Amino acid sequence: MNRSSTMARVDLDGNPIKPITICMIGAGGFIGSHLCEKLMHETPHTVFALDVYNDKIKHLLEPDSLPWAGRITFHRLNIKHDSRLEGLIKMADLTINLAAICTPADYNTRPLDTIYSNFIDALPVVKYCSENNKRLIHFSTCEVYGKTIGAFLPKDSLLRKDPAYFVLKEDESPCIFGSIEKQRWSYACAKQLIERLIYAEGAENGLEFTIVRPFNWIGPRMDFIPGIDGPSEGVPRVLACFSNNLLRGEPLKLVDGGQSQRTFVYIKDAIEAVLLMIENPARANGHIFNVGNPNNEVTVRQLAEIMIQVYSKVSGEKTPETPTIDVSSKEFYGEGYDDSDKRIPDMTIINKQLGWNPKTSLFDLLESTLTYQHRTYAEAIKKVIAKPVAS
Ligand SMILES: NC(=O)c1ccc[n+]([C@@H]2O[C@H](COP(=O)([O-])OP(=O)(O)OC[C@H]3O[C@@H](n4cnc5c(N)ncnc54)[C@H](O)[C@@H]3O)[C@@H](O)[C@H]2O)c1
Ligand SMILES: O=c1ccn([C@@H]2O[C@H](COP(=O)(O)OP(=O)(O)O[C@H]3OC[C@@H](O)[C@H](O)[C@H]3O)[C@@H](O)[C@H]2O)c(=O)[nH]1
Repeated sequence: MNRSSTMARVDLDGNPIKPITICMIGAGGFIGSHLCEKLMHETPHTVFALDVYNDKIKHLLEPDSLPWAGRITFHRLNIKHDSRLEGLIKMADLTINLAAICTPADYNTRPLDTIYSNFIDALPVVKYCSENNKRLIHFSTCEVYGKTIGAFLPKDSLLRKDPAYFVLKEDESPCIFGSIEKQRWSYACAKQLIERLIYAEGAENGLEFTIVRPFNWIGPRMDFIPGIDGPSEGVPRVLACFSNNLLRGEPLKLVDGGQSQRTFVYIKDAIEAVLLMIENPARANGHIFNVGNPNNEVTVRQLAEIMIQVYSKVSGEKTPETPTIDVSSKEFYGEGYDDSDKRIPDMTIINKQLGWNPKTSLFDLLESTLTYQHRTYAEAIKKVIAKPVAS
């Protein structure tokens, strides 16, 4: 049942929530698809869903008999060159910009596309929001923090264990990137500059904005499985890379030994945070929010080990004889790759403003995600593997 029609919904201050219209750019991607789903299932809001693709939201657009029909419309457009963009932003109350090139394999191999996508293409969106007094929620990234201060301490320094040297705080931590030859940082740098521009529009022209810094959100529909619903040679983010290896019975590739650390948050937990931002503008405007799960920290090697164990459980298949192999970053990503060493989000600001906390453990989120991956892709992979190679 559509809950929006039966329950009076109130914000965190007890005020009734009025239905609004949202212009969501990049709505056809991983985060966009989950956000659209949440908005259709649980709220009365209307969404203009803008993207070049709609495969991940097709189930929300068809058939016409869906309970939310009329509340979501898809607009196939590329924001690089489409005059409809300003009109759609003007017709909406709020714009959410998710559009970006955001896979690390692109940052050092397509740095120009990466910088254009994350900075230049986002500029008109900020400008139209500012000129038309429209609220903007912009998706940045945890990568704007770059490396931790602790990464520069001697390996045996006890200070490396002190959270002051690694916990990432929105209003205090510096942004530490590698040299210009390390083109990995083209993405983080472009995201940082667009954050600074939005912040300045707020300070000088009164733009109402919220900036979101996602810390490795993962779950169903993330990226693609190479050769199935994406290019065979494509390199998606780590969840999809490891899922692909598991589905094919191949060893998982650990870049530079898998020593980097990440915190992973379940997409459904993270979407709750975004909904709070949407519906509590007075608490969210003017803020930058880390959105992650500080309790779910692992090295990439540990992530691989847990995924191998969980996949075996959900698929009933034996673990491969060689479960992982080490590869150099140069071999895997090419020249100019570099990495964030550790990413633990400080949760003080989001807790204080929105009372949000992540709930799902890494094991649980991997269990539901890998169940989805197995159900969605296992048959297709079997067919591809069984196909005789043309001589
Ligand atoms: N998923 C994460 O953990 C994560 C982490 C940090 C930051 N982010 C940020 O969140 C946002 C969304 O990420 P995602 O994981 O959903 O990625 P995604 O690649 O699945 O989604 C991005 C969507 O934007 C669309 N898009 C890109 N350029 C466009 C253009 N010129 N015109 C129209 N549509 C365009 C793509 O087609 C895609 O559907 C990005 O800005 C990303 O940098 C995500
Ligand atoms: O097959 C693989 C893929 C990736 N990795 C490693 O796994 C780690 C995580 O890789 P991801 O592809 O998920 O990307 P990262 O966490 O480095 O960056 C991501 O973080 C935040 C967002 O802005 C972006 O979605 C993306 O830049 C990296 O250390 C990477 O080198 C492997 O060891 N093996």
